[in-house]
Amino acid sequence: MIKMKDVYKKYTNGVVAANGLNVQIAPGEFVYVVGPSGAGKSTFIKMMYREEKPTSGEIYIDGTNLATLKNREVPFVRRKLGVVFQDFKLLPKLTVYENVAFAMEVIEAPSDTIRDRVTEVLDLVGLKAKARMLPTELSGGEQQRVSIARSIVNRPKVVIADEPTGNLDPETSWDIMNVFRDINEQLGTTIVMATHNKNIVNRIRHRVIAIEGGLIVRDEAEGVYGYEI
Ligand SMILES: Nc1ncnc2c1ncn2[C@@H]1O[C@H](COP(=O)(O)OP(=O)(O)OP(=O)(O)O)[C@@H](O)[C@H]1O
Repeated sequence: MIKMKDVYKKYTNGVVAANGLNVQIAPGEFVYVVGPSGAGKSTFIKMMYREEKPTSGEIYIDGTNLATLKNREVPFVRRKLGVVFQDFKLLPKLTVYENVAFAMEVIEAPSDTIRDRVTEVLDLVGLKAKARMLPTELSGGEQQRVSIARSIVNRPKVVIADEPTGNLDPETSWDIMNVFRDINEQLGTTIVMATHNKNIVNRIRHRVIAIEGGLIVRDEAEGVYGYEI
C-alpha cells in the first residue's frame, strides 16, 4: 500500500538525502525507520506525507503517486495519513477536545460525527477526562496522546510518526508506544515510525528499515536497532 520506487532527493544546497530508495510497506504493518543523525530518516518520512517532494522516483500511497501529485490535490491524500511529530504541534489556545475536533472540521465532517469520533479517540488514548483542558495544562506524554488522537480521528490507513518519543522520558515513552500498539492492533492502521530509541526498537520488535547516507542498508522483520549512537 506504500511503495517507493527509485526515490532520489537532492536538496537545493546539493545534499543528497535519498539516493535510490526502494521499499514496500503492506497494510497493517508496524515499521521502524532507524539510522544515524543526518542519514535521511526525516526526509524519508517527509516525502511520505508530501512535506518534501522527491527529485525523482515514485512514491505511492494507496495507489496515488505523491511525486507527481499537484499541490491542490495534496489535502486529499493527507486525509489517508495521520502524522505525529516529536514536538506535538498542538494549537495552544484550543482545548484537547478542540485540537482533535479541528482535524475533522477542516475536512467539513458533520458535527455529530465529530462529536462521536472525538469522544471515541480521546477514550482510546486515555484522555477522556481531560477533554476540556488546554495543552499547557498537560504533561508531555498527555500532549503526545492528544496529537496521536488528532492523527487518527479521520481514520487514516497510515500513521507516520517522526521521533514521537523524542521529547519524553523513558517511562512515558513506553506508555506512548502502547498507544501506537493499540492503534496498530485494534484499528489495523499501518504505522511508520522514525526513531532513535534503541530500547524501544529492541524490545518491542517490529520490522526495521535502517537508512544510512540516503540508502536503505538493512530491512528486517523483527529487526534490531543495529548501530551505536
Ligand atoms: N530542508 C533541507 N535543506 C537542505 N538540506 C537538508 C534539508 N533537510 C535535511 N537536509 C539534509 O539532508 C540530510 C538528511 O537529513 P534528515 O533530516 O533527513 O536526516 P535524519 O536521519 O532525519 O537526521 P536526524 O536523526 O538528525 O533528524 C542531512 O545532511 C541534512 O542536513
